[in-house]
Amino acid sequence: MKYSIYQMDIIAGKPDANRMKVRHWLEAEMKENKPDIVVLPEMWTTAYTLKALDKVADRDGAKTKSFLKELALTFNVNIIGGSVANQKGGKFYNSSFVYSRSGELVYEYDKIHLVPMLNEHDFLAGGEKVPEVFELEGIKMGLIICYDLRFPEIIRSLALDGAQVLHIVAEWPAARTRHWKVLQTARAIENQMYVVSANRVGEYDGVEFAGASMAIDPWGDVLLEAGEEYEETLSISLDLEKVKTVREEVPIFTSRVPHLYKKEL
Ligand SMILES: NC(=O)CCC(=O)C(=O)O
Repeated sequence: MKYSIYQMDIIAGKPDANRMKVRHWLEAEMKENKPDIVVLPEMWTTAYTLKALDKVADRDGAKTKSFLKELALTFNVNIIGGSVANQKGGKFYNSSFVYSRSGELVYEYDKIHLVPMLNEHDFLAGGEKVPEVFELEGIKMGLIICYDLRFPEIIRSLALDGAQVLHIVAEWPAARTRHWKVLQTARAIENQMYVVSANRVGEYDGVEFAGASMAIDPWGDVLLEAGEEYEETLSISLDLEKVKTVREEVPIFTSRVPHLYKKEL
């Protein structure tokens, strides 16, 4: 499973221009690296232009879904579609869509945890469904959106349901770069799974973003880490056997004593 991870600088409030950017990036990637799967960052069509959601958000994900489906089919590639601002039922959500290379929408998810530091509560509604495991190419995987990374419960639940790879799509600010790096590594180690993340770079409305998109293995070794300032593509193949060998070497999943843990954990 060969990945291309797009650490993108997003043009604020310009969905058409960002779709064009992603198309050009993918065309180039298909020539250079020929990935099986690509990963985009959070809110990649608009950035955090929350005050303009009426104008820039998708309606029921329609534009993003048709765009990602068309890309998946044209380039024969699986797509972890980052996330976009999405209006449904009179509310705005931060929604993610995953497409298989056959053009099937295999998973969709609304970000649960809204970020006080970015005023998401004033503009967005939180998703009501915990992330679930989905499959691409027979591999069980999960997806969370940015701030969700701070809530280990939902990631443990994905691991218990068999996820071998966790994708994180993000617009994580540079003010908390250390948290971004340490928490990703911790989630990889404690759940013995691969962590693959796409963060944005650049700035919007006075907030600098951290970059440092990553691929971390189930032992917690950082296989690849992007820089913190510029657009970049990370290209990597994951050896899924490693999940098995790490889980055999340090068998945390058989050592757990769930009846002693609080029910809500
Ligand atoms: N876009 C985000 O969810 C940012 C999360 C963040 O700033 C943090 O957890 O710190």
